[in-house]
Amino acid sequence: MSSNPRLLVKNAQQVVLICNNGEKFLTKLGMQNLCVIENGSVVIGSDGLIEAVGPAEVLRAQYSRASFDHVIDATGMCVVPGLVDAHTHPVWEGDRVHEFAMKLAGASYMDVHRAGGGIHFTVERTRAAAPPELLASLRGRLVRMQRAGTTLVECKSGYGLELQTELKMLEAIEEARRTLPINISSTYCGAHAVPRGKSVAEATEDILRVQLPELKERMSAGALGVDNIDVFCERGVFDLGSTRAILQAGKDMGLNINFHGDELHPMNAAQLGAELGALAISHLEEVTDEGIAAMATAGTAAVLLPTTAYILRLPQPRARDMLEAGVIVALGSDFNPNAYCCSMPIVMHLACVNMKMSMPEALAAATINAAYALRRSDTHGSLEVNKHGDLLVLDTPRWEHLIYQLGGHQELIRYVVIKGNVVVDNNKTMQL
Ligand SMILES: N=CN[C@@H](CCC(=O)O)C(=O)O
Ligand SMILES: [Zn+2]
Repeated sequence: MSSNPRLLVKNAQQVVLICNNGEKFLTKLGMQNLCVIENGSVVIGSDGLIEAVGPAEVLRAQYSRASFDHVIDATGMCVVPGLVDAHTHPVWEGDRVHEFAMKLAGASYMDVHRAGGGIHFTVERTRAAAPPELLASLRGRLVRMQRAGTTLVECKSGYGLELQTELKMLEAIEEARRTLPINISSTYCGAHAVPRGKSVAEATEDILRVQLPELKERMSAGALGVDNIDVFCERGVFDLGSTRAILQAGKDMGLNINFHGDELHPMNAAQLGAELGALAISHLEEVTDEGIAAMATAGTAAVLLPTTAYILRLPQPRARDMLEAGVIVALGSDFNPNAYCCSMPIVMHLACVNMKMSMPEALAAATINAAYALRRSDTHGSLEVNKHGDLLVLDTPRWEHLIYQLGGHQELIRYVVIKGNVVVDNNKTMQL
């Protein structure tokens, strides 16, 4: 194997580092003032980690005698870190295009859920699916996310709601993690809905006494790597008491708490998460001022999901209030059969237009802060020496075009690089 640096990306018009002092997250003004090098280069070593990043002429002198396995001439282009998608549900069978029509005609998310559709519809089909079928659709979705610039993605289970199917989903995620270049953070979400025929108490009991112990055993045996625990804390789904019990049990097993809260009704989920030391809470369309203050104090990230409010016509999450209070704001696509979106550039665009975030805030939220929400910001989320060499080369002289050009990412993203390997190369297509 060659010990040459794996990749040189040279002479980029802009290299957006995001930050350069080992920050684990950014808040307030830090999100406005991203670290950008004009006319810069990046070197990724044979171990896939960033070896050097800086002004092009400095790196040219420093590496004047080196040879590289691969060189990308980024003259006139921009380099940004690989995007981080902090919230997805990508393992399932059974799309819900018919429900999209119902929602367009006025049905609410909970109307559909109560009528036996929504998550329950997908649960039935996912329970019936064979593992290879589940893995194939998962792989297709992850490849699509990667083409849209995502290099680290959180993937949830949660369409089984009983042990065997939850394990089948987590195994599919594990197999994808082993065989695809995209980085994955795996989340057990057995409390995504109360299964048909069970009460909340019975479902909670099953998770605590059956599902989590089996998960723990497989994790200790090294058969399964799970990073996070999730619960859909919502009126008519899991109440505050059952949410607390499940999250605490997951935390006791060493999982990060990262859950759905305050989405459709104010539940005081943000306060509960802050009290339990949650790493992140998603949605928060209905969070209260007290919840925002508690999250800011606890360092709990808010994972905002602009596609949900957009598709369900919900009130927008109060991003500006959270940003001003110093909450660590991150973004996710919420890819699921309700919100079929694989593109973080579109998510950033929606965050800017509908949630009033600035473009630098949106990029920080989709890189370093999303990595923080997955406890990966020591290795991902910015272009700093010794972090993973995950980056995008954009065919534009200013990085903001990635957000500005709604749906234009297919044309803008020339290369997607993960650990110094080019995993998407649109250069050839562009020249046709
Ligand atoms: N709100 C709960 N879970 C998902 C939706 C899942 C589904 O509808 O299948 C979400 O984050 O939007
Ligand atoms: Zn979700």
